[in-house]
Amino acid sequence: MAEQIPVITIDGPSGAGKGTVSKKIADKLGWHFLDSGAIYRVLALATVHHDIDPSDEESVAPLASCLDVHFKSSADGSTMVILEGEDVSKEIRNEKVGAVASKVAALPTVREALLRRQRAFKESPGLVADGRDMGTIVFPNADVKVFLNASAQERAKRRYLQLKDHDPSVKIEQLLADIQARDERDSNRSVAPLLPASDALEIDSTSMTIEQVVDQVFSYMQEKLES
Ligand SMILES: Nc1ncnc2c1ncn2[C@@H]1O[C@H](COP(=O)(O)OP(=O)(O)O)[C@@H](O)[C@H]1O
Ligand SMILES: Nc1ccn([C@@H]2O[C@H](COP(=O)(O)OP(=O)(O)O)[C@@H](O)[C@H]2O)c(=O)n1
Repeated sequence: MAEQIPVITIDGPSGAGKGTVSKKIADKLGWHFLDSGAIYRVLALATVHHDIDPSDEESVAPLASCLDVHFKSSADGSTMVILEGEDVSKEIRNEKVGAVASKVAALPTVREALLRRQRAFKESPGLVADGRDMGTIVFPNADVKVFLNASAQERAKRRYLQLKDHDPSVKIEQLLADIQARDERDSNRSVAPLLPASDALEIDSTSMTIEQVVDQVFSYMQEKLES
């Protein structure tokens, strides 16, 4: 019989805390971690490098199919993202790349081309997957599904605190506008829109600390995996 590998999906909008919470849960369990947004961000960067219009589906889909991306664990526990041999871990995190990512992510054949690559992260002893459509499309049979949200103002504030030391020019008003534009595009696209799976636990983290969210997800997970 095929081995049952447990999967936890954590979906939600930008800045809700998905990446932080998913990584902590994966570390706590010793499971694999899929940052699916990083794949869309790397593809976005590749379109910039190759001077491809991010809305030109016929050009972006082949790039997605043969995207030369690798994830490498660093000694400090972080993950290095390598595109065509170059470390792009920092470059992919800026808001401009995020905006292009949400444009390429709206193209149906691009999403299709990236499905297998994402599903390949499901390996023993288990996977925590972070994104927009982990519980709805990529791992619809996941054992535990969470949809993590927070108000747009709170998410913009978190992003601001995260970015301001690296980039003193960031403005919270601009980040809020960028986040709202991305939410709008991600929620209204025709394929795999940002929305909670019908069987997901919804958590509003606006007034919660990271530890409170991790504790709530962890207890929910234990309850689900035991039942
Ligand atoms: N509950 C929370 N309270 C305060 N800050 C948070 C919370 N969750 C996440 N953060 C911080 O917000 C920023 C964005 O979190 P991140 O995990 O990257 O969000 P996402 O993956 O959903 O875009 C990070 O700096 C993170 O430390
Ligand atoms: N599973 C996923 C993950 C990301 N994405 C897209 O990729 C963009 C960047 O994702 P991300 O998870 O890195 O973004 P943040 O939540 O970190 O801001 C999103 O705005 C989505 O458009 C997606 O469509 N599906």
